[in-house]
Amino acid sequence: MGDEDWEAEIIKPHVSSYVPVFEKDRYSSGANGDTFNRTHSSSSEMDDGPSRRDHFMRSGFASGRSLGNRDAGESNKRENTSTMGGFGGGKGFGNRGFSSKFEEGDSSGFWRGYQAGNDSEASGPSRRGGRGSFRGCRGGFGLGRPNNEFDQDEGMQRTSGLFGSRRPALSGTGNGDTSQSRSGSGSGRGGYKGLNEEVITGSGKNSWKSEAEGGESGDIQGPKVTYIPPPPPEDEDSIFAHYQTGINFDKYDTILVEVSGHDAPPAILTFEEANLCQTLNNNIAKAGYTKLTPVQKYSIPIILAGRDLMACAQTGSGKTAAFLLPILAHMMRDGITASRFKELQEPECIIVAPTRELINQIYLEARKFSFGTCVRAVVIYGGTQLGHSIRQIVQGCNILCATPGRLMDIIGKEKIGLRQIKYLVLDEADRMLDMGFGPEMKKLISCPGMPSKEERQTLMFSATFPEEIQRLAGEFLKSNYLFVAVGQVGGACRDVQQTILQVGQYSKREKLVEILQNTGDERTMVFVETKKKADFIATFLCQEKISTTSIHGDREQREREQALGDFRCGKCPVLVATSVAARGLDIENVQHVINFDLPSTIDEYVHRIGRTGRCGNTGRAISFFDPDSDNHLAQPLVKVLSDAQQDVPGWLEEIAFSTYVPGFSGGSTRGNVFASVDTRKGKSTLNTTGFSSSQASNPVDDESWD
Ligand SMILES: Nc1ncnc2c1ncn2[C@@H]1O[C@H](COP(=O)(O)OP(=O)(O)OP(=O)(O)O)[C@@H](O)[C@H]1O
Repeated sequence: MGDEDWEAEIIKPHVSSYVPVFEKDRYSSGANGDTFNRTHSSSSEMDDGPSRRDHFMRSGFASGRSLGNRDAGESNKRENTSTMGGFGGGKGFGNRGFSSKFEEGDSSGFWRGYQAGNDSEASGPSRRGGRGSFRGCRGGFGLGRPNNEFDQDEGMQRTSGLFGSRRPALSGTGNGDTSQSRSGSGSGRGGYKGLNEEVITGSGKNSWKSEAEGGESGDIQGPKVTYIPPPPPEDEDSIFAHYQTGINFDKYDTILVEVSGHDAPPAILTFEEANLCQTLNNNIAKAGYTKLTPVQKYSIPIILAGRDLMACAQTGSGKTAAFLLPILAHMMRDGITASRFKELQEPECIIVAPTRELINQIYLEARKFSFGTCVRAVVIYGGTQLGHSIRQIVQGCNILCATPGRLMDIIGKEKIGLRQIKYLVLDEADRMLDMGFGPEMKKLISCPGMPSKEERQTLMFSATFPEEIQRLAGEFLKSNYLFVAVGQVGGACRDVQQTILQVGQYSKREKLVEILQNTGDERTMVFVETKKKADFIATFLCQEKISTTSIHGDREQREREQALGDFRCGKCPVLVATSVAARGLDIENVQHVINFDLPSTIDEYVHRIGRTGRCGNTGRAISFFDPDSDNHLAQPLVKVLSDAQQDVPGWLEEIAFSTYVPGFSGGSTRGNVFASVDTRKGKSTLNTTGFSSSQASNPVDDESWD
């Protein structure tokens, strides 16, 4: 059965927090064959309370179809006899999805899964007072935005009426926030915008419209976005909740580090050497940090010295603290004053990241490390009520964490002034500078009031930095910026055991189920290439009695946060995701990543598998390689695998050899090989501590970058 036939096969399963309902006869192909209408799901389908078993009994799962008319016990029997198909064995097979823990209706939260009952339902209505008070200030900050899945904020929703309702009008989940596209098939909150949702870089499809163009003022078609995210828990335990570093944390010290650029300050070896203020040191200790990671050892002194920085370090190795701590230290040292209520806030620091969930995570880290100081961090991101973002800002803002679209809207509405900006941080910088977000970032740095690059400190972090992006970055950075490379630039984390299986598209689902049945309740992220497929696979897995949820750009923000919360707390141990979840997300205990579909680029692969094996913990990644579509990745995959000291399958080497492109070194968006060094070609010298440091004696290309 082909992927195309899935929708015929899927019949109203039940997912714990999310129930995509597909009825073949309700689908209508649009011009692209991708527009479809979904039917309403009943309120019970959104009810997390009853047991999974009950849900399946009630949901018509066993309604005479052959997919799996068996109860959990039978399912478990089958799980115990399934073959493992190349998946590292040796573990007990789990009885997925039917343990009593799912019967408790455990409250999940967006906030790392530790708050009970602190969900948007509780907080939504009371926090909506005053909504709309900021509407009408149309900034006229018209921004075209490419059609990509990341942070495709309200714009998609606004323009989506043409496409019909893309989402079932779920009956309210009790939060009373029914005005957010819950109005059923005629609401026009649609915007299922494409069958193929590859993260489009440079597509040039400017279907996005800024809120400033009319978004919140409500005078264009499409419903208003009214979602107000629940506030994060305020208690200290929650703020400092963290997971343990893994057995390989100390091995970070053996990774080679290269610093290029002139006059780099020496690395520090301990937090004490950073000479941070007592409050910061207390917060670091409460966060459970006792030892610096390599990227922190090098980046903290560089940032403290006031230098611009481009830092590349493996996924999960602590890049967030590497920029937050020195920025906060500077702020404290400069004697920052508590910001107060003002209609126009002038933050000292702006941090941008490509996805809503990631920026929220960064905000939580900023809040954690600034705990007990007068520094106020604020987060704003798309998919939430603009008035809410504005209310957060006007209360005071020193560090603004934002997704690009929402940031530009807020600037356009003159709620944020840029004159005081001292630090501009681009997390996932290569993504922020590529053709998807690059134009907006350029607009940001040329906004009125934004200090020039000579007057601000610009910091860029990522696990991948393709050469062409490094070159683009020169426009944002002072010419004497430093480049820190921890290990191989763009290399995969070695704590992730990578397995590549040759699986044709018609066998993928069977293989997936086989693997998931063997992983039991272990947290697994399954990446697929399109939003539509994410829905299909999530639904399919639920039919297979695997408790699954999904996250992708066509889901409402509330649903995305709920899905992430359910995954974080273990309620749904499987999260089917598109690229929107590939970067940055730091979720405790993700043991597996499965690339059901390989991504189109090797960098994306590196980020995806980096959702596991974080902070010295080990993880596994299994990728389905379909020779009909993935051959372009064979060569870079072989390199990534061998650089990370993983086994390279012979068949993959053969494909790589047969598709060998002489001089293949990147530059293309498909299968590009990562940069091996700072593109300025700094000369490196190993030092005796296992790190290497280098001073670029002649940063040849600096001038041409400006
Ligand atoms: N020095 C440290 N000691 C203990 N834990 C740390 C330390 N530094 C960071 N961590 C923890 O490691 C985890 C990963 O950190 P972080 O999310 O910053 O990684 P990252 O390098 O930004 O990853 P990605 O490339 O995926 O964005 C987080 O849970 C963080 O709190």
